[in-house]
Amino acid sequence: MGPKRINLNYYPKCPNPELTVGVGRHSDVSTLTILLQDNIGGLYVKKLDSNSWVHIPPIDGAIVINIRDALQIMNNGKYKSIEHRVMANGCNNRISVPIFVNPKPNDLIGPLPEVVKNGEKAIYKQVLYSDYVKHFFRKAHDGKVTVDFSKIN
Ligand SMILES: O=C(O)CCC(=O)C(=O)O
Ligand SMILES: [Fe+2]
Repeated sequence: MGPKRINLNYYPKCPNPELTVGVGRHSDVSTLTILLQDNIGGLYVKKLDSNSWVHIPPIDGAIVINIRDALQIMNNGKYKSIEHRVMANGCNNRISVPIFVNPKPNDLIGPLPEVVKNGEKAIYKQVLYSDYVKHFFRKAHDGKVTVDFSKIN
């Protein structure tokens, strides 16, 4: 396991939540994200291959663990990172604490040899993790397009 990064997210209540976003749709660059959220709610994940969003209700004492882009690339797309967003709330402030578990910046990430050893075609190339992260932060949140940076064309 490489470096961990912790964010402390504070979403102030917003009188017109329909006019704004909390966090735009994106997937995280990490391997796994471990998320603690308070009891307010507002986190949505996108169903794979559909345009519908599912609310992830806070459960007292529970954490949310999600597969992220680096893990999707390492397992050659078998387990997909999840696109998610946060909706602003009209009545309550919200706090969340994601812990991002990352590869090391100098690690090359790509399909693991164990995954492609039986002749499976690699759909991702090896990229330097720090380049992947730079690519993510160069642009606004845009769903899952970051992962295409690693795709073999
Ligand atoms: O606030 C949340 O529940 C998720 C925040 C998030 O997606 C992020 O910090 O990457
Ligand atoms: Fe996120």
